[in-house]
Amino acid sequence: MTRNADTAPPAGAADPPPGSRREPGPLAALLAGVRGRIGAAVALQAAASALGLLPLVVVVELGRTLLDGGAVDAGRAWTLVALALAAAVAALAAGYASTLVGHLADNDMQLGVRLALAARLARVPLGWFTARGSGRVKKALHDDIGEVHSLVAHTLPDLAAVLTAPVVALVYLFAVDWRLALVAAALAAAGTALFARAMSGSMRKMAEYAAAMNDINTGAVEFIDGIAVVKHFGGHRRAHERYVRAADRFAAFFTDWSRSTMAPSVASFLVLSPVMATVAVTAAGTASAALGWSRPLDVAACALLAPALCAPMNVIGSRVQQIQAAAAAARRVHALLHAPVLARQGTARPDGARVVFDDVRFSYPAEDGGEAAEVLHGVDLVLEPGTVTALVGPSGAGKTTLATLPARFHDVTGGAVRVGGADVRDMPADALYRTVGFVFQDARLLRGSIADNIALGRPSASRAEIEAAARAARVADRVERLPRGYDSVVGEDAHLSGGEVQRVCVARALLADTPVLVLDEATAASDPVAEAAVQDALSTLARGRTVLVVAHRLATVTGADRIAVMDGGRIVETGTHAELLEREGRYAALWRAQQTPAPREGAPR
Ligand SMILES: Nc1ncnc2c1ncn2[C@@H]1O[C@H](COP(=O)(O)OP(=O)(O)OP(=O)(O)O)[C@@H](O)[C@H]1O
Repeated sequence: MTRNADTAPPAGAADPPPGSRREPGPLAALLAGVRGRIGAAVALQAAASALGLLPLVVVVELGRTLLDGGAVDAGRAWTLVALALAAAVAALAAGYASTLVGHLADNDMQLGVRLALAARLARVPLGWFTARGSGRVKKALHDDIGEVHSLVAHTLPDLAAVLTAPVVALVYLFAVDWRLALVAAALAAAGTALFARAMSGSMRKMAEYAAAMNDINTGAVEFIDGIAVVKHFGGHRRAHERYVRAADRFAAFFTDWSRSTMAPSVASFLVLSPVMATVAVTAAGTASAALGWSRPLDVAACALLAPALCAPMNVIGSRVQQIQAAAAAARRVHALLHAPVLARQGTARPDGARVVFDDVRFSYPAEDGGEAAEVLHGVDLVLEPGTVTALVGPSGAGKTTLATLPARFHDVTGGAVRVGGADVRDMPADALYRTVGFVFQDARLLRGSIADNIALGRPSASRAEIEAAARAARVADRVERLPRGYDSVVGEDAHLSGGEVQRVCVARALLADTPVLVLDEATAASDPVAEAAVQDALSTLARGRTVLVVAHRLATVTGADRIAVMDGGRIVETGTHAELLEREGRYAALWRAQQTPAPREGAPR
C-alpha cells in the first residue's frame, strides 16, 4: 500500500512538528502534548520530597535550642515547631498537587491517544483488523496505555522524589559535619555498587525471563486449546510434557538467576537499609565526638538524616524497569498510530448496483515490509444487478480476497473495483457501506441484545422489521425460544451455535438492505435443513440486488445466474452450471470430484 501524507495520524500524537531536526522517540512523541504538566508534576513531587525532610532538620535545630544549656528561647522554639508543621503541610500539599497534575496530564494524554487511535483505526482497511484480530488493538488501547499511565502519573514523580531526597540530605549533612557526611555517602556508594552488581546483566536476564514465561504460556495455551484433538490422537502426554518441560525450564532458570544475584542483592539491601545508615553514622559519630571532632547534636542530626540518603536507592531498579515497560508500550501504540490507512476517499456516489472488477490486481501488504506476493493477477468480472454470481475454485484461489474488495477491506494494488459506476476508493465510507453489505465466514455478534445486533445494519428499524429479517434468515424460531426472545443478550442469556450466529448476521445484512450483498460461505456453519432455508431466503432477496456468493460446495450454487471459477488468482471460466458442465473444463472436474460419494455423506461439517 502506498504511504503518503494522508497516512499521518490525525491527532498528531505521534508525528514531529514540521522542520524539527530529530524525530522524537515513540514515548517522547506520545507525551509531547503534556510534557509541561509532567514537568510540573515532577517538580512538585521533588519539592514535596525536599519539604518532607525539613521537619527532621527542624527537630535537630529544636534540639539545639532546647539543649543549649542556658535559658530556653521559647519564641525561637515555637517558631521552629511552626516551621516544621508548615513544612509537613506544604510537603503534603505539594505531593497532592503533583498527583493531581500528573493524573490530569495522564488523563489528557490517554484521551488524546484514544481519540487518535480511534480516528486512525477508522481509516485503516477492514482487512487490517481481520489479519490482526482484536487482541493487538485491545492491548494497545488498554494494557499499553495503562503502562504509559503508570509512567506519567506515578513512576516519573516517584523517581523525582527518590532522587531529590538523597541530594537534599547530602547537602545538609555536609553543611553540618563533612566527616559524617562522607561516612553516609560512602555507605550509599557501596550499597549502590552492590546493587549495580546484582542488577548487572538484568536486561539480558529479563529478556530470558520473558522468553521462559512465554514458553510456559504458549505451552499452556497449546495444551488447553488443543486438548480435544491431542487426546483424540493419543498425543495427550506429548502436549502435557511440552508444558511441563517449559515449567521446569522456567523454574531452573529462576533458581539459577536468584542464586547468582542473591549475595549482592542481600548485601545491597542490607547496606542501603535505613537502620544500617543510622547505625553506621551513629557509630562513626560517637567515635568522632569522642575525639572531639564532632558535636553531639551534629551526630544526632546526621544519624537522623542519613537514612534519607540510602533508602530511595532500593526503589530505583523497579522504577527503571517501569520506564522500560512504558517505552515498549509506547512503541506498540506508536505502531498502531501509524497503521497504514486507506489512501484515498472522495465524494463519489454510486449510481445503481452494478459491480465491476476491472483488471484487478492485489497483494497483501508484507508484514516485514518486504515485497508482497500478488494473489490476484488481473481479474475482470462484472456482477449485474438482480443476479447471483457464485465464486468457486480450489482453496487459496483468491475467492475470499476478491469478495472483500467491493466492501474495501483492502484497496486494489492494480486496476479498480467500481460499484454503481464509482471507484470504491472515491466513495465516502457511509455511501459504500449503505451500498455494499457482507456476511463473512467468521460471523461475529456484539455483546448486546439480539434485536440490537440485527438492527446494527439499520438502527432506525422497527421491531416488526427486525423480526421480519430474522424470519427471512430463518432464525426467528430460535430467537423466540431464547429466555428473553429478541431482548436476550449475546453472551448472557443468548448462547447461539455457529450456524445460528451466521443466520443472525444474514438477518442483519438483510435489514441493512444494501443493493449489493457479498456472502462468503455465509451458510457453511448451518445444518443442511437450515442451509436450504437460508438459500431460499437469499434467492428471494437477491431479486433486484447484486449478489456475490463465495461457495465451496458447488451443489449450493447450481442455480446461480453465473458461476465464476477462480484458480491461482485468476478467473479461468465463467458461465451457468449447465454451460460449465458442458465445457468439460475446471468446473466440470471440480463438480465431478464433489459428486464422488463421501464416506459419510450428509454428516455435519
Ligand atoms: N491476510 C492475508 N495476508 C497474506 N496473505 C493472505 C491473507 N489472506 C489470504 N492470503 C493468501 O492469499 C491467497 C488467496 O487466499 P483466499 O483466502 O482469498 O483464497 P480462497 O480461494 O478464499 O481460499 P479458501 O477457499 O481456502 O478460503 C492465499 O495464497 C492466501 O494464503
